[in-house]
Amino acid sequence: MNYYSTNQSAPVVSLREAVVKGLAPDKGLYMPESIPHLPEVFFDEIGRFGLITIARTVARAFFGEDIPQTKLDEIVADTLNFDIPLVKVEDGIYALELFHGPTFAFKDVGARFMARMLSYFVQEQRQEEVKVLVATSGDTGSAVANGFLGVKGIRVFVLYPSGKVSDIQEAQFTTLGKNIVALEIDGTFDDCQALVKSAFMDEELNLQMNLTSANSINVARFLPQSFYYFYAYAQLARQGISTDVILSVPSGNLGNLTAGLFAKRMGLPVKRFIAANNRNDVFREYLQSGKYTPRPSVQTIANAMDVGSPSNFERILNLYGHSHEAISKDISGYRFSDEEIQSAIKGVYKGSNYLLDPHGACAYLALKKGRKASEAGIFLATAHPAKFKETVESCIAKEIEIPKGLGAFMKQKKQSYPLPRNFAAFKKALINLS
Ligand SMILES: N[C@@H](CCOP(=O)(O)O)C(=O)O
Repeated sequence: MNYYSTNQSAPVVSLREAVVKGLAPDKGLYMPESIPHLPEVFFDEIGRFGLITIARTVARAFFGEDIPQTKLDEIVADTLNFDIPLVKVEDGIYALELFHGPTFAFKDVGARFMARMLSYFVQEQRQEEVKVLVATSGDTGSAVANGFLGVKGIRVFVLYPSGKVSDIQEAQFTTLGKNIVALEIDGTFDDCQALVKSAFMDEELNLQMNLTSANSINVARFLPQSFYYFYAYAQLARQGISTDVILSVPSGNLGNLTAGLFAKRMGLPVKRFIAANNRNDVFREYLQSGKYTPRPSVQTIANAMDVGSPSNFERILNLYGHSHEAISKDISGYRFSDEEIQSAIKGVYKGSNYLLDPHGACAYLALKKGRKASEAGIFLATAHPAKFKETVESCIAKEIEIPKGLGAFMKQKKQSYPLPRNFAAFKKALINLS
């Protein structure tokens, strides 16, 4: 399978090159030249399959021509050493719990898969050290840092907006040491993402080092996120639920939603998607008006979605041939304030004894608003509520338990390098810390 750039002004590349480069030289995002359609029989039987079987089927369809099957199967099984259960919250409403991995957020799936795939390519080519740059508004940083921790031939630089991620999220990527370096930027997530993108375009840096991205910019990060959409559907099928299925996705950089749209193109019988936005709602605005106006993000309690210029918007446009009509037929969008998110956490805990994190709460609200009574609605519970301990506790007026694996991060010493949101300073730091 070859990959082309969404900007259409860069050469088509192999999977290896798309993964190792991250971003295309014309600043576009790589897209697979075709989207494989899975056979009908796979969907007829899907209720019988487990997560690994489903993920292997999807992975083989995309990456099977480029990676030996035994290696690919091993990557999938190593990545998914945790479950992704579908839990009923209310009649017709289900949570897909994506937070049972090592860093307690959905990013574990893509980050662990990409770490293994990149390390395969680096070792296969006996390539020099690859520097992985990753901008985070909270969850990506921890998943990528933990996914790549100690991986030979790879050094990770995590850029995060100072003071705008939760204490636990910050501890997850600033305490690891080894091949993980945390850069604390005086700015927003969008500033961090812009610095990363500028690094890919800087000739001098690219002559000195091999740079790639571990954000959902990278095909090896975002495509594996489609695995769990199939698995969610499989779990409904297993329960004999055969009504129309709709999915509500907390939306920030739009990688997660794009992965779901890919799953639909591969044949997953999902009727439509809902994009849940917090106050950073440039995508919802686009869905409603056809006008896309990226702007600086504002801080909210669902901080991983604090994105003002979502990278994967380009992929969505590309997937639908730039037709606003086609996009808004498949996706509707809603926006919620911090107060609405807080009251959903409180209300669902009281009414259903189910604890939501702020991102899941936003997607739950969007589902409540957009679901028809005849539809089965799944919302993506993207992070463990304990990652937002103070926020969640203040909503339910009760202390919550921190899972052991999460608490462990808080005991280590933070080490980060504070930097202004300035490319020259970032470039200097990258060279000095390499
Ligand atoms: N929500 C993200 C922002 C980056 O998104 P990504 O999917 O492109 O890595 C975060 O938690 O950091």
